[in-house]
Amino acid sequence: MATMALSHLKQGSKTPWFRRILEFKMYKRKIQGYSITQTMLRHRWMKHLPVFSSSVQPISTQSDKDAIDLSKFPVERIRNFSIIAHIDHGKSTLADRLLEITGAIVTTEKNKQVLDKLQVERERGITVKAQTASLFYTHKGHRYLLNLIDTPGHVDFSYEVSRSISACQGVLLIVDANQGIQAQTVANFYLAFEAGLTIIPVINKIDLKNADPERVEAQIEKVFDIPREECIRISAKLGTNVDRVLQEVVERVPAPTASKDDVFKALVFDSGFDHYRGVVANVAVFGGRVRKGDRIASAFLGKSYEVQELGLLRPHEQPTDGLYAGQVGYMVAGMKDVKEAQIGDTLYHQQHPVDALPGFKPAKAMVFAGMYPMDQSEYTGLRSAIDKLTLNDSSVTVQKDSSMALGAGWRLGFLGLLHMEVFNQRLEQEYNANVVVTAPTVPYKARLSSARLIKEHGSEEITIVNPAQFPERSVVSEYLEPMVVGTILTPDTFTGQIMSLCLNRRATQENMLYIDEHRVMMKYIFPLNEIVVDFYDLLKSLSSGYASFDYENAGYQAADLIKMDILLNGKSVEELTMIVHRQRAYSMGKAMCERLKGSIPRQMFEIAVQAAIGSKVIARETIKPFRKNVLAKCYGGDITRKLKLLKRQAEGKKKMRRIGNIDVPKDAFINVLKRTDK
Ligand SMILES: Nc1nc2c(ncn2[C@@H]2O[C@H](COP(=O)(O)OP(=O)(O)OP(=O)(O)O)[C@@H](O)[C@H]2O)c(=O)[nH]1
Repeated sequence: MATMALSHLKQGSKTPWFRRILEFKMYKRKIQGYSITQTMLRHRWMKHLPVFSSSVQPISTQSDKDAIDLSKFPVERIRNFSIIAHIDHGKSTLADRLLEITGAIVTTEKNKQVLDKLQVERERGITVKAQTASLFYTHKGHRYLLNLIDTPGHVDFSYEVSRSISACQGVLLIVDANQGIQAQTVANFYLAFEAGLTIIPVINKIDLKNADPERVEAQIEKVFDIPREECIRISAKLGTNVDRVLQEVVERVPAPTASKDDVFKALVFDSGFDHYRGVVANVAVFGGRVRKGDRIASAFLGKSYEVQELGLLRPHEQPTDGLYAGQVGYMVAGMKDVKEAQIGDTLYHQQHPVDALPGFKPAKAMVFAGMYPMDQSEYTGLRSAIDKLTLNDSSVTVQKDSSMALGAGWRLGFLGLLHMEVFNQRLEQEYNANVVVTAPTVPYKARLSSARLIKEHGSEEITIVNPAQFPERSVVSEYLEPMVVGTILTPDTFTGQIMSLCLNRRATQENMLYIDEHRVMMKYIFPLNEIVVDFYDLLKSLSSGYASFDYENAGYQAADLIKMDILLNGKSVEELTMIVHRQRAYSMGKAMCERLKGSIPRQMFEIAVQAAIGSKVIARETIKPFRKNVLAKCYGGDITRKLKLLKRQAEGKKKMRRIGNIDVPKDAFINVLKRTDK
């Protein structure tokens, strides 16, 4: 590896020294698994530098040994499986161990969340993107090709799980030996069960002092009806029994039923955008074969392309000459526009059209928020960044929007608040974008009574994803709010507190079941609006982290809704306009004003913070004036020091949104929504 790197440094001996150092640094990043494109996008001036895309051999300890002819690899020896679990039960750690024992990566103590490649994943320690890795494993003298997909655990990213499952025949359902079954364990089990996949329960973290694998096995038997003998006990951290997991995958998960002799058809189950190669699609081949140079077409747009590059993900890209029935890999086919690579699309040989594969149910956005460039001159750049990121995260919906105060922008739909925060963070980290995000809202509905409006909208029922467009009571016969069925799993000592929290959030209890002596599973019907922002955090804090929560759609219900405005010195703050239930308006208005008072820095004049319904003010707080003189402590001295302090103050202001003459920190818009009630 070192020789390759040095020779690379020498190659560019005619280029200036600083470029060579940069090239070398980028080369190092590539071999460490970082995406060059992400770095380069942040430093646009680097775009003239050479790219090491497919020309660089992926660093894999066995890449040469594994350079096998995929065309001869029998379908019967392929296994496609996902790792699914509740948050933090150890999916990524198990994936690290599986990569190590199959030789895909070198075994070192530094291997932590190898498949979590995004900066946001490493910073937050959570998986947000499913990742694929192809492993070769020898069992009873035969070589198997195992395609593993590591999936996220948080409910906001469950769409990634359902898409991954479509490329698999089996799943490893990981359950923490101490925490036992949690809400996402139940949700993920049903996703796999409904898809008819083989489910192998794996009890992880048996090395923990408080591990109680027997209790967890009994829960699995009771809740999922899987005999306890089928569970495998492991410690992913220490590697205990991990080899057995691979043996069981080979023996229990069926091979894909695809045949190489059929016509070629492949499902695009994920895709990303590479600045230089365009769209890189992850495909599962359901029949036939595809080779470099073939002409293929997509069922969605009917456009045709030439296959330029394809290969396996080991987990870094390893180009091959072809992909064959049953295999999972990546493909580059010169798609330059992000709209050309739809997730769920079917690819086929241009001369042999096929019926489209079932694809995926589109994700249903639960939370909508406006996104606007900080400065309208950044509109085009932000549009392209959003396009590229939504290609990589197809569960985000985008529609154009504009506002008097914020200019032109978009209204984006997300699966939850964490999803929205992660998307925003990725925009900033991967695309250097500077955005203003408005208060999130759930998709409300209104039944119109005005004949003129019904004609204008073409239907009696409209969906409201922007509070600014909330129709007045006089033209509406009924407002409706989205509801969800929430599942809570908790030790029974916390049931009392949790019940009162649910009551406070307008929830109604459906049922309650003891899954073992001390743990309860409760089902509630909630208005989505009541759980979307901070319910999960509150549940965690009042149960000392022991309760877990998951939810799914449960249609709409009539509700008494009103629009609440927030005013700063009499000027309405569009980012904070929200739709609330009448019953909650006073308490929410009061809390919003108090929290805004805490998050807006004092300025040189008095600021009145008010909540209003129509023209009626329902709550008020006052922020006292204060003059922040950054030069106060800078007696005499050098003018450059004063300029530096003023520059730093100006830079701080860039992160503020100016409303009238008031500076509001960008993150205040979301933080003020987080309630602290118990
Ligand atoms: N003691 C112990 N800790 C483990 C074991 N497996 C994982 N962990 C720890 O559990 C934490 C979560 O592990 P991850 O592998 O990131 O969990 P995950 O399920 O991938 O998490 P998400 O992707 O965020 O859902 C980390 O701190 C791991 O070090 C184990 O076998 N024993």
